[in-house]
Amino acid sequence: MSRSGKNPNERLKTAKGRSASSVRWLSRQLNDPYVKQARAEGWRSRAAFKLIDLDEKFGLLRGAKRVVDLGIAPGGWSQVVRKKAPAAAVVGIDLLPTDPIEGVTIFEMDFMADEAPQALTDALDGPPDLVISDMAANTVGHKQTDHLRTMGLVETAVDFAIQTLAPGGAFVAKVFAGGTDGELLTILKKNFTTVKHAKPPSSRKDSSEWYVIAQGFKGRADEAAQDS
Ligand SMILES: C[S@@+](CC[C@H](N)C(=O)[O-])C[C@H]1O[C@@H](n2cnc3c(N)ncnc32)[C@H](O)[C@@H]1O
Repeated sequence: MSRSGKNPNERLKTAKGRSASSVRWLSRQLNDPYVKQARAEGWRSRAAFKLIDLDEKFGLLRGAKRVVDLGIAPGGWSQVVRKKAPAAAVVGIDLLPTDPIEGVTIFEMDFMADEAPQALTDALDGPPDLVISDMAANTVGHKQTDHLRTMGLVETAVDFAIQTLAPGGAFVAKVFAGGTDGELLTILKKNFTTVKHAKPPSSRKDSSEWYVIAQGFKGRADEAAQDS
């Protein structure tokens, strides 16, 4: 072991033929304890620990019956859902292929496609009580464009959650740069009893990602009108 506590064999010895950013990424992966732990415990992604952390703090998966996983690939979050809430029906969607997970219906589809919301809700036998989104737009390197594209995904995920969640349900989404934009936050606060932001310990310190956690869905206005 070196004085830094890292195994020197796991350091990259040569950068030949690799760009500086890919060397940095690979080096970070090889030295990341969460990557090692994910591999050892059979999670498909280190992201699994973020949902584990968020669940420990907010009790999201306790009693969950129907869960929608937006941006499911490679499947770490859905694995966590199935482990912590084995009775839950899960449906997920991603642009990328995801290897099958027992008990999970998976769509390889753009969540922004018109037919996506219907496909997701049709796969469940009732309204979801939890919608989780770890979606992130592929970055193009132009800061403003990247921010807008990711916010577009979050906004659509919020709309979907508000249209589909069962009363009392919860919504979790990855957001960037410290939190949710003003207008989106107003919508969330109007529709949920509590809205909080958290950065799980497993989220990389140098990443600007945060998560918004909205719990206690108040129900759709049209439903409330029907009930009265
Ligand atoms: C950080 S990864 C999700 C990791 C996942 N939570 C896990 O634990 O394995 C983000 C995913 O969002 C997906 N994504 C981005 N935009 C999307 C879109 N418009 N529709 C569906 N998936 C999308 C990406 O393809 C990527 O797989």
